[in-house]
Amino acid sequence: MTANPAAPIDVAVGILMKPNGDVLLGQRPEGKPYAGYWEFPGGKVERDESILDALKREFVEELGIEVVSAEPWCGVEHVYPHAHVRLHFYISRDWKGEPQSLEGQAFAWQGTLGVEPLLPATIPLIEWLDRVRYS
Ligand SMILES: Nc1nc2c([nH]c(=O)n2[C@H]2C[C@H](O)[C@@H](COP(=O)(O)OP(=O)(O)OP(=O)(O)O)O2)c(=O)[nH]1
Repeated sequence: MTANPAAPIDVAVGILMKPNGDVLLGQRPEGKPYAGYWEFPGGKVERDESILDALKREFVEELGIEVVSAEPWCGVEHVYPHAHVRLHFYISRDWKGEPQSLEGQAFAWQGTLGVEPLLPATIPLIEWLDRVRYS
């Protein structure tokens, strides 16, 4: 077995949660690895940027939403053929604006998850999330 020499890439991921437990998912656009797969909105953290700042920037860029506050929830590390990612998941219940498809992506509010496929590293999160959102 050989070690993966690629340094992990930090990714900020946000779970917008409505009071009824619904969460927002987006579909990865054409041209990206895993196009058509569903994910929680977010993206790579840039150099000299905090994870929370990256999260806020991605939500403005992708969905036109201002995340007012968000709490760190959990971290997942995953090695894909295209990248080794370190995902930092945040939950936000406080944001301003309605999601707009600024990058042409589909998105959907989901209670019981009805969209698929999900990105492989995100699948285990769904079960963990159910414990949080319906508690
Ligand atoms: N946003 C998001 N990314 C996820 C999730 N699960 C998961 O494995 N990822 C992975 C897929 C990608 O390898 C990486 C996110 O990178 P990305 O390419 O979408 O980021 P970006 O929007 O900054 O992209 P770009 O500027 O390079 O086009 O994290 C998830 O639930 N949400």
